[in-house]
Amino acid sequence: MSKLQKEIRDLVSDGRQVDEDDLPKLPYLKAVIKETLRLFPPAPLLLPRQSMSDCNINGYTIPAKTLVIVNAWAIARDPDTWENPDEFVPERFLNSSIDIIGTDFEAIPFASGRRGCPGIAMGLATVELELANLVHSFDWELSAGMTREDIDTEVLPVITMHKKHPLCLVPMNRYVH
Ligand code: HEM
Repeated sequence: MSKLQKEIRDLVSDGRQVDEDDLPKLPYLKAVIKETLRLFPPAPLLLPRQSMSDCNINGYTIPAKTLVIVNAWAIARDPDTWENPDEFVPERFLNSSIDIIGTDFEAIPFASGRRGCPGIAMGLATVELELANLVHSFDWELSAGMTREDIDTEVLPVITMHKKHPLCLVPMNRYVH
């Protein structure tokens, strides 16, 4: 959090908010969001497909009209691809050629190909802008009596990913306390 806050506050002066023109100059912010979408793709199984004809992939025969489900969650945590795959390490995306926009199959939170998400640019810009401003304007504290060890990242196993237990944080006005 402090590293992200420093990047944003060093770039954006106190008197204004983060705007779209700032986003290309915030590589760590982008890395944090990529790492979050790697670990927690909002649609972990993407949308189901149906094979159009018989095919063979890695020795597995898949007949025509088979329902195919792509496990994007498992792909993005594959230990053959990612070092310490279950750890949150945004730095892995700095100076990396791997992106999450469907061009690299190591992590595909927006899926890939013709039916991949058409809202990637809007989705990423929205999340980047909102997160950047929340981190720029506030310091964030855990609610009373809570420690870092109490934070849990368990999710509910449904079509779209939701936290099982909400995370309750306290926004502190950075100029007051
Ligand atoms: C962080 C934000 C978002 C994520 C992670 C996301 C992820 C996805 C995923 C995984 C799919 C399924 C693609 C597939 O299985 O091939 C999808 C489909 C889709 N998304 Fe997004 N999405 C996001 C934001 C948006 C936004 C902002 C829009 C529109 C403004 C949008 C519009 C769509 C549409 C229309 C489809 C269906 C595409 C089709 O079936 O051809 N998404 N999205």
